[in-house]
Amino acid sequence: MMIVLSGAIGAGKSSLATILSEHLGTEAFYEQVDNNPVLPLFYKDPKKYAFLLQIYFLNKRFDSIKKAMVQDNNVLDRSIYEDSLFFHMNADMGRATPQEVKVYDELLDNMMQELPYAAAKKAPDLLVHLDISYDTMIHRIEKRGRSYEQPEQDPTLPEYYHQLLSRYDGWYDDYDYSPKMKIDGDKYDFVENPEDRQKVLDLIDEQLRKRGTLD
Ligand SMILES: Nc1ncnc2c1ncn2[C@@H]1O[C@H](COP(=O)(O)OP(=O)(O)O)[C@@H](O)[C@H]1O
Ligand SMILES: Nc1nc2c(ncn2[C@H]2C[C@H](O)[C@@H](COP(=O)(O)O)O2)c(=O)[nH]1
Repeated sequence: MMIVLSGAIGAGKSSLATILSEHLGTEAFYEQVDNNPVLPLFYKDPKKYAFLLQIYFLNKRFDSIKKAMVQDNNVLDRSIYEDSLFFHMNADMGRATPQEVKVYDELLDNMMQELPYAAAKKAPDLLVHLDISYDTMIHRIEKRGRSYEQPEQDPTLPEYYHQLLSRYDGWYDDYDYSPKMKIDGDKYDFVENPEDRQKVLDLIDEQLRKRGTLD
């Protein structure tokens, strides 16, 4: 089966997906971001585009899962379960109607039942969660530089990011679809520092060995 990464915006999921898949000799599957036509529209007018963006991500995520599941230890850079976290948070902020939430939840449930792995196992092999503080999140968002995510573009974004991070704490604690582990994304600079990178890979290898998915 596969390894799924989770974490807030800028946590380092895409970076770790590349590093981990190279280490394991497998393939990484990335979220549709730079070529996502709905994402900039969502940041400009969240109320209008929250539902459309969610359907866009769900469709692409489903496609990635189907492709990723053909080989053991392929790496997905975000879990399908987090999409729901994002959407419910946006709905609670008044950006989606209860009817849209109902349609989304039922569609997600229906699609998950169609996945062969969901039917057999209902889960990835391991969820690796990247835990970051608010300051790290903002620093990374600035470092990466996607214009529509920058706090100075929109004064409501800091509150959006705070809420997202606080929801992630509860989300990780409640997550029980598969074995899980948390990496301290503030502490380990696995992008620039080779020693930190090796430590993070060792931590993940240890978990994979425990689960019998790494020799
Ligand atoms: N652990 C880390 N240490 C230092 N920089 C990081 C780390 N993780 C990510 N970055 C940097 O932060 C930015 C966002 O990382 P990215 O992998 O795109 O995050 P995500 O996919 O979770 O949104 C990038 O510029 C990346 O180089
Ligand atoms: N409203 C939603 N936004 C989402 C969802 N999944 C991702 N995103 C946004 C958040 C970022 O701006 C961007 C990419 O996320 P990264 O964490 O990979 O940087 O897309 C979602 O389900 N709903």
